[in-house]
Amino acid sequence: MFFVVVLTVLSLPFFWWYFFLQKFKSLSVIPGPRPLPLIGNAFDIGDTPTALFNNCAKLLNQYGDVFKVFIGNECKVFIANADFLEEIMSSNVYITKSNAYNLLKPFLNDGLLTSGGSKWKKRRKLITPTLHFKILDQFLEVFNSSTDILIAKLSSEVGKDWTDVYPYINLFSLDVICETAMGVKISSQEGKNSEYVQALFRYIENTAVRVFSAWKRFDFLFKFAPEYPLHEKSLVILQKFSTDVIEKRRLKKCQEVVEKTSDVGMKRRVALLDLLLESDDLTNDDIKEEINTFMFAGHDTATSGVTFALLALAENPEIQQKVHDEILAVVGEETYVSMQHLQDTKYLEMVIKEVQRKYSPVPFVERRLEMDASICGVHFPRGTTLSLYLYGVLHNEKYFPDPEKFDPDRFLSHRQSERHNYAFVPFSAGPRNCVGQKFAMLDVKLIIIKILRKFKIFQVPDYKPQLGMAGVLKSYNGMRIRLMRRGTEK
Ligand code: HEM
Repeated sequence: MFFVVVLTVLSLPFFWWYFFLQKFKSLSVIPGPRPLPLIGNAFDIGDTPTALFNNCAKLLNQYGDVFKVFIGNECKVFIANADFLEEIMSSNVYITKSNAYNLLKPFLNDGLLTSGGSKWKKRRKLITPTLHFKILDQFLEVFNSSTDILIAKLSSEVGKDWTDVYPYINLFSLDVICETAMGVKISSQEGKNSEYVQALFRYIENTAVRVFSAWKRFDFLFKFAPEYPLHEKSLVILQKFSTDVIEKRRLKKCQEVVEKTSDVGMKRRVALLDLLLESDDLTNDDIKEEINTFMFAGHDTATSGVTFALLALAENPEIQQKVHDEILAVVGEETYVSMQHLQDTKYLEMVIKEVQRKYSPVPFVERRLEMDASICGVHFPRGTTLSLYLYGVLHNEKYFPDPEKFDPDRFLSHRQSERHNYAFVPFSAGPRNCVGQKFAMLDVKLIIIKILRKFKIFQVPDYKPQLGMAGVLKSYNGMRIRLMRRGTEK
C-alpha cells in the first residue's frame, strides 16, 4: 500500500506535465528542442545572460525564426519573423506583458512598462505628449552639460592601453535620466548620491539574478536568498528617494502658485515630473511609479546603446572618420550641440541605427496571451508567452543580408523602404513601443558628437566583447576601447 501511495505521489508531476504539454498541442507546427519532463528546455536555454544569448542564437539557427521552448510551466515562443511581429506588435489586444515583468513590480509597481489593460491605455495617453519636441529641446541642456562632465572624466584615460568605458557611460546615463525625469541633479559622475546610485545598481543586478534562478524568482522563496536583505534595503532607498523628490516638488509648485514668487516668469527647466504633477488625475503614488519607470527604462538601455556605438566606431575606423567629417561640417567647434545640429547629422543617424540593429539594446520583449489567438495562421493557446526576439529579427538574413557586417548604408532611404516595416524594431513598434525613443536617439547622437570631436577611438587588440542578455544587451567583460586626443593620435 505504502509503495502505491509513494508511486502515485511521485508520478503526479509527470501526469501534470503530460496534460500541460497537451494544452500546447496546437503549437506542434512550431519547431523546437524536445522538452524533458518537468524542467522542459531549461538546459537548452541556459542559466546565465551569456548562455541565454548564445543558446537563443543557436536555436534560431537550428529551428528557424519562430521556435518554441518549455520552461517549467511556461511555453515560450521565440519570434524573429517580421510577419509575426507585425501582427503582434500592431495589435491593441496582445499588449499584456509576460510574468517575467512581475519581478520589476516591487520597484515600478504598475508603471507604463509593467502595467496593462485600461490603466496602461490611460497612462500612455497622458505620458506620450510629455515627451514632445519642445520638452526634448530643453533636455538638450542636460545632455550637453552631462556630456561635458563625461568628457572631462574620460580625458584622464587618454593614452592608456585600454579603458572600460561602461562605468563612465553608466553614470552619465543615470545623471541624464535623473535630471530630465525628476529634475534632480544627482551628480553621480562626480561621486555624489552614492547611496541611491548603489541601490539602483544593486536592485537591477539582483533582478537579473532572479530572472535566471529556478527558485529566487518566486517572492516567497527569494526571502531565503542571500541577496534578499540588501535587495530589500535597496528598494527602500529607491522608493524613499522618489517619494521625497515628488513631495518636495509638489510643495514647491503649490508655493509658487500661492505666493506668485519672484521666480514666476523666470525660465526654469521643466522635468517630466513637473508635467505629471500638472495632471489632476495622478496621486503622488501614481507619479512615483511612472518616475521610477523612466529611471529604470531610460538608464540601462541608453548605456547599452552608447557603449555599443563606441565599440562599433572603434572597430570601423573609416566609418568613424566619415562621422567625424560630418560632425566638423555640421557642428564645427560650437560647444553647445543644438537640435538643429542633431537633425542635420544624417550619416551619424544611419550609424546609430546600424548600432541598434547589430547590438539591439533590448534583445527581446515578452507578452502573454490572455486568450486563444490565431497569429499568421497558427493557433496559440491562452497562456502562451510570446518572446519577441528583437535581436533575432535584427540579425535575420531575410531582412538584413550578411547580418554580422556593420554597414550603416542599410539605412539609406531607398534600402529602408524596400525592407519589411517590422524588421527594424529596436524600440519595439505599435501601441507598446518605446515612449522614450526620440529622447534616446538625441541623447546617443549628442554624446557621440562630443566624444568624437575630442577623441579618436581605437579597437583594443585581442579584446572581444562577451555578449549576454538579461533585459538589456550588455558585454559581460566590460567595454574596452582606447582613447587618444584628436590631433595627437599616432
Ligand atoms: C537606446 C535606448 C532605448 C531602447 C533601445 C529602448 C527600447 C524599448 C523597448 C524595446 C520597449 C518595449 C518594452 C516592452 O515591450 O517590454 C521600451 C519601452 C519603454 N521605454 Fe524604452 N528604450 C530606450 C530608451 C528609453 C528611454 C531613454 C526612456 C525614457 C526616457 C524609455 C522609456 C520607456 C518606457 C516608459 C517604456 C514602456 C512603454 C509602454 O509600455 O507603453 N526608453 N523601450
